Amino acid sequence: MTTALLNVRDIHAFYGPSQALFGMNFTVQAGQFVTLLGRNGMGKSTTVKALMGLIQPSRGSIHFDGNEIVGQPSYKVARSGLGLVPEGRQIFPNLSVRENLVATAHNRQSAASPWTLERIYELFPRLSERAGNLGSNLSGGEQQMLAIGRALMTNPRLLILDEATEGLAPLIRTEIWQCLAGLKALGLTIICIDKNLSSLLPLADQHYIVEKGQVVWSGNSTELDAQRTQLQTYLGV
Ligand SMILES: Nc1ncnc2c1ncn2[C@@H]1O[C@H](COP(=O)(O)OP(=O)(O)OP(=O)(O)O)[C@@H](O)[C@H]1O
Repeated sequence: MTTALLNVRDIHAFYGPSQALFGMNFTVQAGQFVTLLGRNGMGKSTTVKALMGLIQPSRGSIHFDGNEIVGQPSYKVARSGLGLVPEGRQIFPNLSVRENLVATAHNRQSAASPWTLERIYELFPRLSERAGNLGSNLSGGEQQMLAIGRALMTNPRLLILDEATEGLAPLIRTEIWQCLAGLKALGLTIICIDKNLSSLLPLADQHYIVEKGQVVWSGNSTELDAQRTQLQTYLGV
């Protein structure tokens, strides 16, 4: 049996006295497109923060490529190959598009075909047109393209998107989904959080539904589609 690229086991996490995760368990195989689904406030973003070392779980383990990453600072987690497109994008407002892309770029895993500015501009020609513009002058859609480009420039082996298309105009959403389909086709492993099931179903290999800080259902897209009505309460969409 092959080892999963990511193995999350029994993660518990708190914000002060308030518990947000109650034993999160899921795995991601290399090359898979995996979703975390569920209503607002159920623990998806907290799971992402735990993966990235932005909060420290009180219990449990997270193995990435066989190595324990719980307890590691977030910069080390990022260097080990996890790339985040955070909720709210969090691009650097006072840096230009180009500066945003190169600010955190690295290839510590020595990827054979590393991402370059040119490749990012090919993926999102709009970023090329805006290369000299400040982050703060971009539309929401352009900011999301930039956040994806910035994460790719760290040459991640696992790309995590928290709210991939939230609040974006329909045309831009389509562009983001096309981009993610292209990244999947390149073999990139992806965890995607989004509410747009109809866009996720054709892309995803595996879904995990999160309810009150734990996974309550998992399955592939055919299974999710077949049980959509029964799962409605959990999905909240
Ligand atoms: N910084 C924080 N301080 C205290 N509680 C928090 C904090 N962030 C999240 N929580 C709480 O932790 C729980 C899980 O929230 P989380 O943001 O992980 O959910 P989510 O599934 O990602 O939802 P959303 O789609 O709204 O981001 C919620 O009860 C939330 O109120």
